[in-house]
Amino acid sequence: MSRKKAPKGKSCSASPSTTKDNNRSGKSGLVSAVQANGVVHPSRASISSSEFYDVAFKVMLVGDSGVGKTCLLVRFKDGAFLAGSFISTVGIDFRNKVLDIDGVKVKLQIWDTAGQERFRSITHAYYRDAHALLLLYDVTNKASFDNIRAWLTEIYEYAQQDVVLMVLGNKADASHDRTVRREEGERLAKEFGVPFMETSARSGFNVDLAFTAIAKELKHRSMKGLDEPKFKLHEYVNKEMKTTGCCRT
Ligand SMILES: Nc1nc2c(ncn2[C@@H]2O[C@H](COP(=O)(O)OP(=O)(O)OP(=O)(O)O)[C@@H](O)[C@H]2O)c(=O)[nH]1
Ligand SMILES: [Mg+2]
Repeated sequence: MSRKKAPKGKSCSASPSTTKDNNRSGKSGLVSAVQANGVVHPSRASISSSEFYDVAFKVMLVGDSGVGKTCLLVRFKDGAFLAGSFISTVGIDFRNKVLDIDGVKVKLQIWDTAGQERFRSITHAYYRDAHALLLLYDVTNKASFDNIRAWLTEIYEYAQQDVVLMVLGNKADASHDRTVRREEGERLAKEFGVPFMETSARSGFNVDLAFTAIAKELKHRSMKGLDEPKFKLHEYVNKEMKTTGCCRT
């Protein structure tokens, strides 16, 4: 397997200062072409990039505005939490992270979408190329949970049929403000046959696990037939998930 070099996300709507500087990266030419086998091959390698990868996938973060998509991405990518005022994402942007999954370098190109209704048509245009979707709601915001059904309908309409999907109940740290019980999230996810976990971008709770689980599933799919042991996303998530307490990292 030849190893490729990962181009870095040019701009980062995942940081407050560049959140509004969005579409630029989506049209910059750094975005790789998604090929039929689901693997992204870089069209151009960044000189400054030092991260090589074997396979790459496009992951999208979706869900209502304010559920914590940008914060989740920043937590995963930089290990930090953006406290302070809420800067709503405008349009869409991405950041890359390369994970080592059982000796294979898996690049996730993670697209952070704007949850606001007025950007929905932009988001729709990106669904088609997504290999995985993380659908978030906010456990302190019942409306964002109630909207999960509508998001799922949208996903089934616009995304690939075999897209890897996971529902995340974010802000699990905010126990005093919680309005959605974990069991409600579990029940809904079960109804749709989708893996589920609660996360906290603030504490880091389950954040790495969510992305690692997705990366494992995608890597497994891309290597099917290469004597890979079977991987089951549901089972992995259920085994690895930290269910006690809200804020363990
Ligand atoms: N307590 C707590 N607050 C969080 C968490 N994640 C995000 N927040 C807060 O929720 C607000 C919204 O977070 P964002 O990540 O910007 O939300 P978003 O989903 O990207 O919103 P849009 O860009 O408008 O779609 C911010 O004030 C964050 O500080 C979390 O895990 N716990
Ligand atoms: Mg955002």
